[in-house]
Amino acid sequence: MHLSDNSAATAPVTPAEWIRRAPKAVLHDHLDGGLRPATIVELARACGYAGLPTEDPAELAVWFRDAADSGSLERYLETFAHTCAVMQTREALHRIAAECAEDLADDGVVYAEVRYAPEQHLEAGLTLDEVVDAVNEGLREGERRTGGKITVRALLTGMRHTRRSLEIAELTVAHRDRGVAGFDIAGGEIGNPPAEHLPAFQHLKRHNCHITIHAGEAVGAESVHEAVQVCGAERIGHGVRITDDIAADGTLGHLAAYVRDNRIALEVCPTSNLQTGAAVSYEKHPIDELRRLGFTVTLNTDNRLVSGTTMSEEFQHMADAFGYGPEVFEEFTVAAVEAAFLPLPERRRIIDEIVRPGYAQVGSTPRS
Ligand SMILES: O=c1[nH]cnc2c1ncn2[C@H]1C[C@H](O)[C@@H](CO)O1
Ligand SMILES: [Zn+2]
Repeated sequence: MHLSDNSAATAPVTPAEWIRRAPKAVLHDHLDGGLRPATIVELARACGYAGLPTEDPAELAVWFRDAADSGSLERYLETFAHTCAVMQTREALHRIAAECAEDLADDGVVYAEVRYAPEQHLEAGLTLDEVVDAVNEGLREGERRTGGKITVRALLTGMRHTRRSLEIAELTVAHRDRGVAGFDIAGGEIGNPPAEHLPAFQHLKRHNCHITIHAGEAVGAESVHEAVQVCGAERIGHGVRITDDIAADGTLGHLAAYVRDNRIALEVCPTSNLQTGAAVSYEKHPIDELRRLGFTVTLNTDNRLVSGTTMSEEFQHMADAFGYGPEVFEEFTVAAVEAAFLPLPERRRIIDEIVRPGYAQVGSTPRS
């Protein structure tokens, strides 16, 4: 199947069964971008939120994907007002987190880092700690319901346009041994450079905490430079505009070389990139060039509801665009688990006991 430019979010994709069964790891998946549409409708009724564009779950799913398909990150982000509106109570957060773990596991995801901004869930009076506890308990419940098929950790996001990042960094440190694996910065990139949040990053570094930063999505390579060299990011959310520092013949500038040579993982989210204008089509997405140049590339959903995608669908899009087979997906999955914010023995266990044996099975069964 070939997709024309701009058909990104509308082309129907039915992932092959082997892709769905293959073990997958996702490092970049927003909790508030991945709710079940039916859950949003139910929660909106329960909490009296009247702002939904429709109360039909199927229509709502289409609405999100279309509304987010604007070519602008700012417009993409506006859709989150509807999800955050129904994520204001302990019960809602617990349910959404549990369903998130279940949905990912159902798609063959064996390891996930799920991120959200605690400061966006305080409208009904919860404290930051209560938000984090509710999500963590929901994630544990979801893991249990899947019979342990998935391991999930949370990342706490500070929003770049607000000034609460130090508080969120402190929250990350406080909950680090209770399901929170690291810290992220998200939101509108233009005009909100990560270095404005330096006290947060310094706090995290002082406490040896993990950091990833959305960068190189709406702003170019200079944003990746600041994230890595000034703020200390160990991974980059998106990062695709690192290509600004790569010549047409593949020669790497100093920043691109630094990112590649230090194996700083890029959390690449192709469908989201097409929606926000960070890439023009799956076929022209820089993921393939980055992979061939030796970058540490991981494949991610960003927002399953808002981008109308799943890990299997991202795999399928890449298989269609670049002819990738199980070997490449195994490579992406191993790269993701290696870059996970988990203790090394746990990463090794997931790779050796789950990912490698899973792909050995995919390789030995007929693919369709
Ligand atoms: O791709 C993204 N870039 C920047 N910010 C994003 C992206 N996807 C989601 N967000 C924002 C919107 C959410 O409300 C917030 C926390 O998950 O993170
Ligand atoms: Zn994101």
